[in-house]
Amino acid sequence: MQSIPTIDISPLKDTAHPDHDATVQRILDACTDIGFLSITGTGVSPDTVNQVRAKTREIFDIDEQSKWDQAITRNNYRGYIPMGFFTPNDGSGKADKYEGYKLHFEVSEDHPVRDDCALYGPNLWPAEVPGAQDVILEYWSQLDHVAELLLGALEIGLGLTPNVLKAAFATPMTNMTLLHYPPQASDEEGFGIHPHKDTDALTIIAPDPVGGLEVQTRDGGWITPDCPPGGFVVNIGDMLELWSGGQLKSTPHRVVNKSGKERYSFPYFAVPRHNVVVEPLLPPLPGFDRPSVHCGHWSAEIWRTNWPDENATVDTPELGTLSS
Ligand SMILES: O=C(O)CCC(=O)C(=O)O
Ligand SMILES: [Fe+2]
Repeated sequence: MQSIPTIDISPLKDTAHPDHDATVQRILDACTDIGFLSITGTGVSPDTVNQVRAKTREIFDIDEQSKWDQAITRNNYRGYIPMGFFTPNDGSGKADKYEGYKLHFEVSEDHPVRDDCALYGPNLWPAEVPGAQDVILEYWSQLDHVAELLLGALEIGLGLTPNVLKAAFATPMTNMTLLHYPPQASDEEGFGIHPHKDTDALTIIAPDPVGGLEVQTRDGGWITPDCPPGGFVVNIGDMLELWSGGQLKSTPHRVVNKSGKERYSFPYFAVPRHNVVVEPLLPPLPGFDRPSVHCGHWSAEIWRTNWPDENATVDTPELGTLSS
């Protein structure tokens, strides 16, 4: 596949729909080939997306000092990620040109899951942007439904036991990053986000009309997803690749913002519950040989090794790297 297909997923809502099975097949084909698809017919309104975009812009417009006061720490990977805070782990040294605001699955301070996994908890919601929490959590819950439809389609398409994927997403470690990419000069080197694979199960993004997301094809070229207004770009992450024994593809992608405009993005990363162990549910493809991944441990390691002075150990899962 040298292009990213656009698929209307509305037939998935009714298994008796005449286009249901063909839609499942198209999704499966996209996920086993290029690993990316654009979707329409989600039921998420453009108005909802516009509200999230507006709140995201407002959050990055908060004054610098106050943003730094809300910065992520080693003990709480929630809140502001300053521009250039992390350099890519690939040794290139050039920091990505974005600032972020990290959100994890929202539970109250006294939720029992926090006894089992410290990564759950309330988010930092900036006091300067009233309404951000309501708008973003509403969007989040709508995307939970979209993710469930897609996971259900993949269960059918791959011939898996019904619900085996969906059940892994009760009290999940699903998270979001709000992102702001300033424009890069036309001759500027470096990336908004360097080429990487996503480490989650699947990612859903409402593309910014200014563009900038690029996806690697199997022959090494880079293409831009063609996503109609109101649609979303979806990609398979390393966890679904692992679950499927390598059939579904986690594909490298990057952001370069040469639009001359500010770019805002707010990816939704679907990650299973902390105690789920992801391992192939199907016979792995020849040459696909990866250890199982414990979601809580994996997530803790991802956040920990983002700090430049923290090193991977033998227990750190090999996910998200371009070599895996
Ligand atoms: O901003 C985008 O469009 C993509 C962001 C991305 O790839 C990521 O955060 O993993
Ligand atoms: Fe990504």
